[in-house]
Amino acid sequence: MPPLSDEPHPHHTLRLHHPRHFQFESIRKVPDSHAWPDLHDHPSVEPSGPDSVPVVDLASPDALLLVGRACQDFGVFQITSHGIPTDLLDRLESQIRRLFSLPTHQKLKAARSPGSISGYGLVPISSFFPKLMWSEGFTIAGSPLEHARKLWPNESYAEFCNVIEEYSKVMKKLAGRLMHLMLLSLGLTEEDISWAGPTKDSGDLSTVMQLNSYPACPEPDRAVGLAAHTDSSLLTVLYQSRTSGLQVLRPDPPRWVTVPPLPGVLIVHVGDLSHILSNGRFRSVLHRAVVNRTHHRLSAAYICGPPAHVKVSPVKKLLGPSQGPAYRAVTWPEYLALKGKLFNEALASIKLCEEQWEDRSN
Ligand SMILES: C=C1C[C@]23C[C@@]1(O)CC[C@H]2[C@@]12CCC[C@@](C)(C(=O)O1)[C@H]2[C@@H]3C(=O)O
Ligand SMILES: O=C(O)CCC(=O)C(=O)O
Ligand SMILES: [Fe+2]
Repeated sequence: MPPLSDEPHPHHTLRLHHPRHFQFESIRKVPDSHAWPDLHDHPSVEPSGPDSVPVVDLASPDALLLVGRACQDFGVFQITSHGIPTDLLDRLESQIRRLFSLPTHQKLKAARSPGSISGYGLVPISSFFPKLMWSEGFTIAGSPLEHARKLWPNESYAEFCNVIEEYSKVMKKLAGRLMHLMLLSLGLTEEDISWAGPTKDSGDLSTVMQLNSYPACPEPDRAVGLAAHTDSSLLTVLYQSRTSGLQVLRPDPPRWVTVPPLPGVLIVHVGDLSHILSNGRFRSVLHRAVVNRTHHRLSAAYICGPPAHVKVSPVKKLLGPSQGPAYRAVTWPEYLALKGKLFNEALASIKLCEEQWEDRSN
């Protein structure tokens, strides 16, 4: 572990000159290490009409219907009347900004160590790509205290921890409410999925927070903030700062549709585990973050999965008389390990063929 001091650790001083940890702010041209050749595989389109990611007012009587429809057709939706105070979102954003504004040598004191989930660094999927992304990330699993203490040597880590903890608390409730709505929209109740019922006060859901920073980029057409991926979660609730960057892939013909930031609006992604649980009725959607020439963009993903020991499999009630489960059962940790090995092929790797249906249904 690096010493708890303001001085750069010798090892980290070296890494400052490595392209993995360069200071984005001082760069005038995208270096080869960060230049992606195939970013324009599909056109990018601004949202309009049926391409716009649905906005659901959670207080509306139609919320259930609209959430169900969005999970099936888009795999993503935006929410209003979610109950998260604007002032808390502002405080969260300023703490994320404060974190990423620290000098690199300081951030590296809280670097994610090999094999662990939490800490500062490249997004975990970086290892699948020959090129580096135009971003920095900070993952928080459990209490933020251990890492925050390394980032801010004096008492000022408390501000960061308090906001993260306050946000996690309200987001856990919201995530439970969203999960409940998603299940209800499939015609499922607590009896079908005991761990996801609202009476559990969402206390059982496992959660992780991913904070993302996308510095302004001198050549935004040559770099990517976060490469195309689906989330492994049941659902992910995303907060994005005022700068556009999130895009979701829409099919037929394939096109990247921007999800522009709307004040006070949060975005919900259907994750792979909900895709599995719903036997493919809900779709986990491919999404990515592009970068911007002038604006630094921030986002915070509240990633929600089932309790670690729970095997997630297609719910029996959703299977027709002649239709078996399309996926085998997996726990979240098992699925994350598959994702860590196979990346975007993880979901396909647990797909069952018809001959495997009988003995696998739960
Ligand atoms: C629980 C997790 C999901 C995640 C990998 C992680 O261990 C922590 C970070 C998550 C994240 C956020 C950015 C995109 C993503 C694909 C990645 O590389 O790290 C997701 C992972 C995921 O959903 O599989
Ligand atoms: O920054 C964004 O808009 C996307 C972030 C994201 O997809 C993630 O953290 O999983
Ligand atoms: Fe994501």
